[in-house]
Amino acid sequence: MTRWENYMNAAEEIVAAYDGSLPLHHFLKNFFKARPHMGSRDRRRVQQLVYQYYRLGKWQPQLDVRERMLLGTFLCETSPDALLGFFKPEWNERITGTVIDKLVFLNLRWDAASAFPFVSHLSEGIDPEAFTLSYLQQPRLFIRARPGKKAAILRLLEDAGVAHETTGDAIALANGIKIEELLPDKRAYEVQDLSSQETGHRFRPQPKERWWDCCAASGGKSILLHDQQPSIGLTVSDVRASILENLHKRFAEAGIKQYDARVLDLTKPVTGFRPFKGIILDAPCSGSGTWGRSPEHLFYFTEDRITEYAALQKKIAKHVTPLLEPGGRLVYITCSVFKEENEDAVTFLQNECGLEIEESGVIKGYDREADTMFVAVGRNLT
Ligand SMILES: C[S@@+](CC[C@H](N)C(=O)[O-])C[C@H]1O[C@@H](n2cnc3c(N)ncnc32)[C@H](O)[C@@H]1O
Repeated sequence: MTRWENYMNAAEEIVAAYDGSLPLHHFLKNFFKARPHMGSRDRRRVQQLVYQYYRLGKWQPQLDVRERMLLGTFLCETSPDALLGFFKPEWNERITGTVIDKLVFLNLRWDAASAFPFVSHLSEGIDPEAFTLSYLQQPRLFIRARPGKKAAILRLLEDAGVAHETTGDAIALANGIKIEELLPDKRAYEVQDLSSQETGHRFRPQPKERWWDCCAASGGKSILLHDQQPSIGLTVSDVRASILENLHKRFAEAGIKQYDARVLDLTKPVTGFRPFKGIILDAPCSGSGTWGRSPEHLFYFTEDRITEYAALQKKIAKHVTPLLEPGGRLVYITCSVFKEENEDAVTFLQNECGLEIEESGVIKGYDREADTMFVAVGRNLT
C-alpha cells in the first residue's frame, strides 16, 4: 500500500470514530498518541485530510468520506499536492485556480445552505456565500503588538524573513509558525484575532475608571483594555476557576499585577460590587464566527443550541447591567454570526436592561482571513 493510501485509511478511521463530543484537535491528539509509529509529517497530512473533510460542512452529502476528503483537498489547497496527484491527477493540475474555477471545472455549484445549515440565522450584513466559502480556509494567526513593541517585533520578523502583514497593532502570520521561538519576549505581544482586537476600539477607558471584564476567560480582552489605560481599576471574573488560573499566569507574563479576580456564576444575581464605569460582557456563545478554526462544528452543531446560548446571554446581561454606574457603558461582544446572539441581544439590552444603544454591528473577518465577531455598546442613562 502506498503512503497516500495509508493516510487516507487513517483519516477515514478518524472520521468514523469522531462524534463531535470533544474538540477535534483534542480527539486527534489522543488518536496520534495511541499511534506513536506515525511521524510528525504523517500526522500533519492525515490531520489536514480530516479538517478538509469537515470544511465542506454538509455540502455534497451523497459522496463517501474518501471522495469528500479529496474534494476538500482540491478546494482548500492552493498549491500542488502529492496525495491529490496520486488519486486525482487531473484535479491536481488545476489546484492553483480559484475556488470558483475549480467548481466550474467539476461542474458543481456551491450551496451555502447545505454547507452551513444555519444560513437563515445569519446576522445582518453577512454575505452567505462569501461567509460559507471562507470556511474552506483556516483564518490566519494574528498577534497584537503591545504598546511600544511593534517596531521591535517587525524588525525580528523581517530579520527572520517571515512573511507578515500589519493592520494597526495587529500582525498577521501564517498558521503553524513557531511564534514562541520567533518572538521569545512574551511581554511584547498577545495572540489575539484581528476582529477580537478591533472590539477593543469600543472600550475607550479613561484614567482611573473602574472596569469589570465579567466573562474574562484567560483575559484576552482585559489585557487589551489594560494596555489602553493602565491606570484603570480592573475586576475580572469567570464561572470557571480553572480558566482564571490561566488568566493569573497570562497577567503575570503581561506584567499586570493590580486587579481583583473572582469566580462568579452570572446566571445568578451578583452582590458585593460597587457599580462600574465600564463592563465588558464577552459572552459565552456558539463561536460560529470562529468555526474556520474548528470546522467540525459545521457538522456537529445543532440549531437548538442557538436558543440555549441566547437565553444564557440574556440572563447574564440582566444580572450585570445593574452594576453600571449612571452614564457607564457596557460593551457586549460575541464571536457569533447568529442574529439571536447578536441583534436580538441588543434589543434585549435596550428593552429589558434599559440601556441606550450607541452602536452595534458585525465585525467581518471572513473577507480578511480572520474571525467574524459582533459588538454593541450600551449606555446606562439613568
Ligand atoms: C467568549 S469567552 C470570553 C473570552 C475572553 N473575554 C477573552 O477575550 O479571551 C466566554 C466566557 O464566559 C464564561 N461563562 C460561561 N458561562 C458563564 C456564567 N454563567 N457566568 C460567568 N461566566 C460564564 C466562560 O467560562 C468563558 O470563559
